[in-house]
Amino acid sequence: MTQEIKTYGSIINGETVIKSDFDILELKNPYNNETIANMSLCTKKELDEAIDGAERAYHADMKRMPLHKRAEILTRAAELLKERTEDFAQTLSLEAGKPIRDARGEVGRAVQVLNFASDEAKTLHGELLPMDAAIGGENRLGMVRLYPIGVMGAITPFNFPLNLALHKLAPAVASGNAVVLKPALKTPLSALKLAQVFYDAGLPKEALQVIIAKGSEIGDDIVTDDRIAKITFTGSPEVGIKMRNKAGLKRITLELGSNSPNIIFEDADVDKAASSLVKASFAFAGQVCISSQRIFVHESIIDEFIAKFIPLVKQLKVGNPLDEDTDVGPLISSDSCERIYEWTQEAVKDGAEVLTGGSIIEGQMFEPTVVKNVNSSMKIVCQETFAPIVSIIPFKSDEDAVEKANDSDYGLQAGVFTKDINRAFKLSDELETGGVWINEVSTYRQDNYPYGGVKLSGYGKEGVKYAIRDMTEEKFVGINLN
Ligand SMILES: NC(=O)c1ccc[n+]([C@@H]2O[C@H](COP(=O)([O-])OP(=O)(O)OC[C@H]3O[C@@H](n4cnc5c(N)ncnc54)[C@H](O)[C@@H]3O)[C@@H](O)[C@H]2O)c1
Ligand SMILES: O=C[C@H](O)CS(=O)(=O)O
Repeated sequence: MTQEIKTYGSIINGETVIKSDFDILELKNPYNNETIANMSLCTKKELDEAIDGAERAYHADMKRMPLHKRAEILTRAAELLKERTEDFAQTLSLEAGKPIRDARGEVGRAVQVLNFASDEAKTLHGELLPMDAAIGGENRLGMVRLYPIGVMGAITPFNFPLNLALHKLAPAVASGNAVVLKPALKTPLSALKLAQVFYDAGLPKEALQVIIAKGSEIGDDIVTDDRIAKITFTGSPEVGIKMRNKAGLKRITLELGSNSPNIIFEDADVDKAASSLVKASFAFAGQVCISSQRIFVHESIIDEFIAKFIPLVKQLKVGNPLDEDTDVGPLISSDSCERIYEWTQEAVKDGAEVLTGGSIIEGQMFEPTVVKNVNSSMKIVCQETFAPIVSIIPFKSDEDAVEKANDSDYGLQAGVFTKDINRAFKLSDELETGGVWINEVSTYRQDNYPYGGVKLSGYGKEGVKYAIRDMTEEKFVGINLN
């Protein structure tokens, strides 16, 4: 029996909008290329209506919504999402090809983001600047007041379609803004379900609009629309840079790509580093912006590290993301799979040695791959691979490790393994990344700390409290007490 393929469309002012003249895009399961849904792509007219609706909701509902009410909506959304964990996990697994255990992990983190946002809503405040005579001032009182700024244009990538959408929605709601969300067309279903969670939790429907359309066709209209106060984008540097060039004076946060380094010193716990770096390098087939792509190992322990690392990589189970025991699933597209195969071949031609993997298994599945004898001009090292491949690179000294790790156009997050606290602090000073983890992998993230990159990895911070800073306007109000 063939299963009926459902058609989904944008949610404009709380209603799903599907029209007969809209283009239809088939959404494919990256594991077996079967069609899982039809996506009805809206046009600029519907985008216009969505922005109008969001602007109305901002003025009528959101900007003066009591903080306790915002917190209540966010807490309720967290509860509903938790209750719907399995449904969301299955959706993420089907649309993104994410191993089901990792998909459940993403839902769990998304619940936390909502709870962090609820806490922020409860405590959102500006500050008092005492200038009065009693403390020797010129008898004035200053206040810094925080105001929401309007409609957020949120554009999100395919790889964490739930959690990364929430990193924009949750702080926006906490701070009294409205949102027009444009999820990646490869993974739009979780965003549509997420909107339903918010509506069920009591968010006014016009305050969250979901646009199902091609970014390349509709993106500029979102970025340049005067009714949108801020663009919050997570995705590739290529798209992010174009947006920044078009955004003019509009606020913009860019969470972009990386080729994250992890550095293992000779005094590190090699077993711990090896086992945690397997997950860090191959989780979600390396399609994580802070995936471990370059592992730098002190030359005195590199053979020991490789001897411990490779057998663990070989144990990874590659297969159907919906199987409970799958560790590594498919890449998001056949283009990604072919690209990484070509980059690996190119590196081998230039002298790299493949220690394990290196081939396409079938379809969009690439073998977990470890390479050595690489140099910094090979694409598998200097570009973002976004694939299950990691390079192991020797270094001689602390300075050499820092120089090699910083020899990158990117700078998102780094991992350092050492027992020497002075060295750990020195490295955290000198690594050119937005975040440094000591005795933890670059891929670790907790959703409440300031997160964002330098160089081509982007501009601005997420992590609810820090995202709110750029979703609010600090206005100074002073009173003359004389
Ligand atoms: N720094 C972070 O927090 C972070 C997190 C996740 C992913 N990423 C990065 O995202 C990339 C992978 O995701 P992707 O392939 O979905 O990225 P992408 O840049 O191709 O797409 C991201 C979003 O931008 C939209 N888009 C495409 N062209 C556009 C245009 N011209 N104008 C406006 N929007 C447009 C897409 O439809 C999608 O919604 C990687 O580079 C990864 O490192 C970064
Ligand atoms: O892909 C990069 C994301 O930042 C991953 S996470 O959701 O923050 O872990």
